[in-house]
Amino acid sequence: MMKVAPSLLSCNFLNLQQEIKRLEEAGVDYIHFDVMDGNFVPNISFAFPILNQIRQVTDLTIDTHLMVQDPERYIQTFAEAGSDIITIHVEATNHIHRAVQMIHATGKKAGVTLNPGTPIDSVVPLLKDVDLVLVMTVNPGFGGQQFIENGIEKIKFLKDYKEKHHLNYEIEVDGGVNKDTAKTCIEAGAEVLVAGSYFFKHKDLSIPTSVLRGE
Ligand SMILES: O=C(CO)[C@H](O)[C@H](O)COP(=O)(O)O
Ligand SMILES: [Fe+2]
Repeated sequence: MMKVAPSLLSCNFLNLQQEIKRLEEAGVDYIHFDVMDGNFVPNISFAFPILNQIRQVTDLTIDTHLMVQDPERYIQTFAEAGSDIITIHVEATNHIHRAVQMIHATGKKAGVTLNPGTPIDSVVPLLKDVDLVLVMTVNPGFGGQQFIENGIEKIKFLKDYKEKHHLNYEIEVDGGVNKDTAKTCIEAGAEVLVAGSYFFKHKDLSIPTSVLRGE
């Protein structure tokens, strides 16, 4: 069953609690929480205090996407603030394997992700140690960008590798996901779809939830 992870980047920040309630009512699987530091990516979003307050009002899985340079500095704080999954970029640290170990030491699930310009080989040494692999299909930093096709081959590789080696990581896709690109991602083997601008443009959030699940 496909999982749907709406990105809060595109929600109405003035009514955050109401937005979380709408997500729960729509039956989504994860809340995708995009953290941007103005260094690893050219944009700044939101961080701990907001995450912590969201944690107080929902039991939904919080899927934290850290677009942060040297994420080791913040793993503990994001774990304590209430993340369930912490995903870090292979490009953002010299010690990605150690950073994955640090996430697991907090008791949280660990994800790794890679930019469209980064070869899939960069995550292969980590695949037996992670709970999730996030394939970026936009250059991170902004919502509302166009889907970059080279992610499809990466998804296919991850699916084949997972089957061949009997591994358990989830394959997630993020960036430019809409009704049409979702289909291609699902066919390639994606299991979790992140969607921001496409998702929140609907008044009734159960519609994009069903569409993205392929129902
Ligand atoms: O990580 C991200 C951007 O860096 C966001 O999760 C992503 O862009 C979602 O927005 P959209 O669906 O509008 O592309
Ligand atoms: Fe994201």
